Amino acid sequence: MPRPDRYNAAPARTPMRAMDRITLIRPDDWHLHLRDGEALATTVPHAAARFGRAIVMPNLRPPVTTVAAAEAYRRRILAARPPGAAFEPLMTLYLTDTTPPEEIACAAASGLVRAVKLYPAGATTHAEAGVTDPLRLDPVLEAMAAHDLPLLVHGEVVDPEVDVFDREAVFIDRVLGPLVERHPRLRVVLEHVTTRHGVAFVRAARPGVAATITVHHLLLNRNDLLVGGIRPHHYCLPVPKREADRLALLEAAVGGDPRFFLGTDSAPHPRSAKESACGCAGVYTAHAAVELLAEVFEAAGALHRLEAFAARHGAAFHGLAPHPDTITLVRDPWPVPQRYPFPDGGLVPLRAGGTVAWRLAA
Ligand SMILES: NC(=O)N[C@@H](CC(=O)O)C(=O)O
Ligand SMILES: [Zn+2]
Ligand SMILES: [Zn+2]
Repeated sequence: MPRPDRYNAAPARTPMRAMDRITLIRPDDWHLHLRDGEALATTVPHAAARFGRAIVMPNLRPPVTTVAAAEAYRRRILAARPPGAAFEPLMTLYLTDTTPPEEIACAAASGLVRAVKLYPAGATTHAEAGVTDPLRLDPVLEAMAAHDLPLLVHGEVVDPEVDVFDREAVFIDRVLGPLVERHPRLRVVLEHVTTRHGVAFVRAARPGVAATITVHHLLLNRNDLLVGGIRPHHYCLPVPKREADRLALLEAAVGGDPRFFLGTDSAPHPRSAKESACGCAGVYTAHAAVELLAEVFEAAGALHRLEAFAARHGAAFHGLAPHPDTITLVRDPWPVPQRYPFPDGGLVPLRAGGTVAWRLAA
């Protein structure tokens, strides 16, 4: 039976005279998983083709908990850049229960580590080493505020009593709201916001609080994950929510509010780990992130806001100038491959086997 396909086919071209070519400041990705080793041969070229800079998440095994480990990881990423690519990885530290405040000072002094990531222990992929009690982090958060190093938060509680669809909202009420008030100078990003509640929290918060929004959470709701059969390649954390939540994210993304910016959370897993009785969380979008985002913005009648969301707001929050380069997208539909090379059996990208309406001009 045909499905209404906002996620596996490009929308039909509008009969009105539409723009066929857009040039914008080269976007940045403020939340990206590149993984390590052989995976970098696929993930780094995809990111580097579209993005000027990216916040690289530290949830490797073992996690990137020290500045020395972040610098070594950065060198491996740079070694995987295609010739001529200027892509700049902005590194992060993985907070644990025992991160010493001195490591924060060292991170700030490095200039290469740009932020610190809080994973509640067990909340998501490779979060086993994460934080068990955010209250005990206060000395480290003080150090971050003092050095103006932002805190990036995976905002979900892990309490088994809490329904998986409520975990972001409960985290905001129990943990994030109080944390933001206890540390009034700390800059905080609610990563991959997925709910109306999260959008409202950021809008009402003090200055210095922002959120990233992913491309897949703008495209998918929970029906796209669960109706007509379970779709493991749409499974990620936080799990996609109701249509009303997707619409709240869309309104935040296209609305021009600088507290909301692009963080793709492109998170590759081998096909075998996704198509499994206990599948991993993560959607891979780095192969077409800006192109898919252009579809989303165009469908919302907001292509003129794409540059602000993808290339201006995040840089401003992170204290950087917009990227000096530009990219051009052309309306020229292209087929998405079924697989990309990846260790352990290849990687299935979002919209595998479908088409994307916009193409990145060479
Ligand atoms: N988002 C996901 O579903 N997965 C991410 C982890 C994360 O960002 O929570 C991953 O590293 O696979
Ligand atoms: Zn996360
Ligand atoms: Zn992530």
